[in-house]
Parts: sequence; C-alpha cells; structure tokens
Amino acid sequence: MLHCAVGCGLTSLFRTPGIAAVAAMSTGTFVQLEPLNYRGGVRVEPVDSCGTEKAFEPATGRVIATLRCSGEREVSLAVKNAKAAFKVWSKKSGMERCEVLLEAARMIKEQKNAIATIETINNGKSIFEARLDVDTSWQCLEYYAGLAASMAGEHVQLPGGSFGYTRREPLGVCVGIGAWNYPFQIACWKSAPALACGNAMIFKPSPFTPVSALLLAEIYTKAGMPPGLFNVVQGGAATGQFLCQHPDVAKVSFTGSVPTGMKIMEMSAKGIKPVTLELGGKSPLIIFSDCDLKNAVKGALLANFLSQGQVCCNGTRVFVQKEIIDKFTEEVVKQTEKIKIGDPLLEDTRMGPLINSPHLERVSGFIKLAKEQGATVLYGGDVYVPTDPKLKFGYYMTPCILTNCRDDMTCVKEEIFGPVMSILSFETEAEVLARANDTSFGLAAGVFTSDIQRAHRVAAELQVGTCYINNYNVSPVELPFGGYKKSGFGRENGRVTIEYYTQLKTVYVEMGDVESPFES
Ligand SMILES: NC(=O)C1=CN([C@@H]2O[C@H](COP(=O)(O)OP(=O)(O)OC[C@H]3O[C@@H](n4cnc5c(N)ncnc54)[C@H](O)[C@@H]3O)[C@@H](O)[C@H]2O)C=CC1
Ligand SMILES: C[N+](C)(C)CCCC(=O)O
Repeated sequence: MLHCAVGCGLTSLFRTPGIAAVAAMSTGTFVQLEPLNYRGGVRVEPVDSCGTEKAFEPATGRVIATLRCSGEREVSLAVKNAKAAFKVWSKKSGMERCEVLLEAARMIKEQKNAIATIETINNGKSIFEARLDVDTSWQCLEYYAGLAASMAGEHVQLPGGSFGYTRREPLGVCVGIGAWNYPFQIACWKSAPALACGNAMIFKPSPFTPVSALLLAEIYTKAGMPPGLFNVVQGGAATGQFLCQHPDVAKVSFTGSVPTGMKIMEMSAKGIKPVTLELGGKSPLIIFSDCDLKNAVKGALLANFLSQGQVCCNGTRVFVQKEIIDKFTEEVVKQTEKIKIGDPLLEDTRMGPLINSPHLERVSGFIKLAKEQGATVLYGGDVYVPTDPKLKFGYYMTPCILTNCRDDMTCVKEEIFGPVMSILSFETEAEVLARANDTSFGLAAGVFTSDIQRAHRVAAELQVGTCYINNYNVSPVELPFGGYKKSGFGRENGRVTIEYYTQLKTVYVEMGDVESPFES
C-alpha cells in the first residue's frame, strides 16, 4: 500500500480520486510500502534481485521507498508476460486500441492531482510543473489513440492486375528505460506510441524515481489493456542490461545520458535491435538585439530553470547580442530573484530541490569550477536551506546566473543538468551560428528576434533536433522531439514516432500466371 505517516492510505485516495484529500497531503509524510514491480496486471515483488536502491523525497531527504533491483529471472518473467499480452493486443484493430488509450487518458486527467502530488514528492519539481507534466502525458495518450485508429498501409497497383500492399506491423516486446527528471511523462511518451502501434512494453524507471510509473500501469490495466501488456521492472544498470540483452526484446527506447546511451546502442547492436536514444544536451539560446526583450527574458528563464534546471533540452548557453546584453542581464537577474524556492507541494513554489545530494554537489562543483576559470557569479548558485525545519535536509540551491563566460569554459561546454545559466556576448549572426554549432550535442536551440527571415535562416543553420523561435521548452505532443549528433536519434511525439514502433511488411499479390525462366 502507498501510505502516508499521518494515516491516509494514498492508494485508496488514488483509486477513488479524493482530489481534495491528496492536495492536502504535505511534504514529509509519504512512504511507499506496496511492491514496485508490475507484472501480469498486478503489483509484485521481483522473484530475484541484484541489490537494492533507496528512493528519496528530495524536499526533505527522507527515504520513501527501498526497491529491490530486478534480477535476470524477474526480467524474463516480465518478457514472458509481455509476449503473451502482445499476442492478444497486436490482433486488435486500431479503433479498439484507440478506445482503451482514450479511457486511460481520461483516467489520468481525472487523477491529475494525485499523480502530480506523487511526482512532486519523488522528484522534487514544483506541484505547478508536475501538473503540466501530467497534462502533456494524457495529451500524448490521446494523440496516439487518434493515430492508432488511422494507421494504415498502402495499396499499389502493378501490371496485369497484380498488386501489392504494405502492412504496418508492431515490433513485439519493446523496452522503455527512463531518466528521473520527467518520470511520469517519459513513461507516457514511450508507452503511448508503443502500445498504440500494437506492441507490449516493459518500462524501467530510474531507481531515483520508481513510484509514478506504477500509477500509469494501474491505469492501463483498469482502462482495459490485457494483463502483461505494460509491465514495470525496477532497478539500475544491471537490470537495464538484462532487459536490453534479452533475445525476445524487439526494441529499446532510452532516455538518459550520453555514456549510458552508448552502452545501450552497443547491446542493441549485438541483437540487431532498433533503438531510440533521447540523450543529453548543451543547447544554445540566441537572443538578437531586435527581439522583444520581455519575451526573451521569459524564454531564458523557461530555458534554464524548469525542473530546477534538470531538463535535457535546456538552453544553457545564452548568447546575447552585444547591444542589449547589459539590459538583458539586468532583467534576467531581476526575474530570477523573484523565483520562489521551497516546499515543492506549496502552490506558489516555483523551484523545488534537486534530485539528490550527490547531484547537488556535482552542480555546485560546476559553479566552483566556473569561478576558477574566470566566470562571474552574478546571482545565486548557493546551497539553500529553507526556513521550514522539515526541509532542512532537502537538496535546494538558488538558481545561478554566470556572466563573463567564454566558449572554452567547462560550464559552457558540458551539460550541468542544474539551474545554471551561462550568458555569452556575440556581435554577428555568422559568428553566433558558428559558436552555437561548435558542440557535439544537438538536442535543441532557441532564437529570439523580430526579423522573420533571420529567424528561419538561423533555424535552418542550427544543427539541432528542435529549434524554438521566440519561445523555449514548449513541447506540444503533435511535434516530434529528439536529437542531432550525440544527443541521440529517433523521435518521440508527433506522427513520425509511429515509424519507430512499427515495421513495414510488403505483400505482393499475383493475379495472373507465374512467368519463370525455368519453365519447360
Ligand atoms: N533527450 C531527452 O529526451 C532527455 C535526456 N535526458 C538526459 O538524461 C541524463 C540524466 O538522466 P540519468 O537518469 O542520470 O541518466 P543515466 O544515463 O544515468 O540513466 C538513465 C536510465 O538508464 C539506466 N541505466 C544506467 N546504466 C544502464 C546500462 N548500462 N544499461 C541499461 N540501462 C542503464 C538507469 O537506471 C536509468 O533508468 C542527462 O544527461 C539528460 O540530459 C534526460 C531527460 C530527457
Ligand atoms: C517538457 N520539456 C520540453 C520541458 C522537457 C522534455 C524533455 C526532458 O525530459 O527533459
């Protein structure tokens, strides 16, 4: 059971969405006691394990769950269950899959507050943001529900009345491996297209954020998916490897760091399995002097401080044209000072804690190194201890703005994955484009300008998977999202993702006699 120490069983709240009661849950009370694996349509303890991991509430530093990392036998059982469910599900029509996904989307919408509350407790992002994440999650299910119903092959007329047609067929058992920064959203962005296409999925969340994927699994079952169609196995690298190496796994979709992405690709190569890799970034945000300054400042904050800066596509290299850099910097600092840091479950909090203590230390280390390399900390970058005593052991820091940055500094070259914005000055379009592209990453970029021709010219030149013009970090599910260069390949969201979860079969139909050179 999901329990909170004050005596309310969250499971029952979740099942009968007592939105008001869940909203009343406070930081420092939640404990997860129910099994965290999901197999065959129910929560289960793994049959074998390779170690344990602790999951924290970042706001307080409390342990909220201890999970057993699934061993090889548990992974095999999950695959076996998924294979059985695949047999049933892959035979359903698109409209039948559509109906189930729409019902699941409806349930997520109905239980938005409960899901967002759990996400905030386990991840640390503000409840305000967690609710937005839940919105992009049910939207993703609705979007792929629609596409499931309209998926179709091609018919091609050939000479002599013969013809051919194509069938878009599912791949089989797909594996989703997630990062900890958008736990529920990542589970939905992977499972919705996979299941819409007729596949089964085994999802492995990050061991830091094991909880919310289970809520999705329960919703899928209640919405009418066959037991075993969506399973959750918990664990870290070893469990991930068992999944990737399993011969009956047809595809791996991974969200995480570049080094792990390389390992996933190596393992997949050995089994000739297709992979989708959503990896890290160090994205440029280019602000021209003719921009609408107010919007550009808002864009820069969105590009750096959502989810405490722990966002893969963040625009952390903020290039500002020389003429407006002073005004821009002054305004950015003014707005950053106003960001309310603290208990992430409070309605007016806009920045919660970082994911854990080692990560806070890592981010602080980047800021220290930036200073040593000559950058100026114009604002923030300090460990922050909120006045509320229950938050004293949480992992908070103040958002940081660095100026006097150079392109060769570590803070400008490497992904920090924390609330650290580096401001750089530029003079010409050609110069900034060369500098923006001078990186091995290519996830996203942004450009703020009032010159429509320049906006599109710059977007065309940037070597990135997503380019935002006059906004940043908006992610409508209708648009594909993914990387260039070492930020990965394959896409999530949008129509194109159907191609990453299906294979195309060609069927040739002869309407005449067989013509053969071997005929006697
Ligand atoms: N492009 C995108 O959409 C996104 C990319 N990211 C990137 O993810 C990183 C942060 O996430 P982390 O969880 O720290 O990344 P990570 O690479 O350490 O772990 C990601 C997942 O892979 C699993 N894993 C680790 N080693 C494995 C192995 N050898 N085999 C199979 N699975 C393994 C982990 O348990 C976790 O579930 C950042 O670099 C960030 O930029 C994060 C979110 C979105
Ligand atoms: C939703 N958005 C665009 C802010 C981030 C999505 C990618 C990620 O998981 O970091």
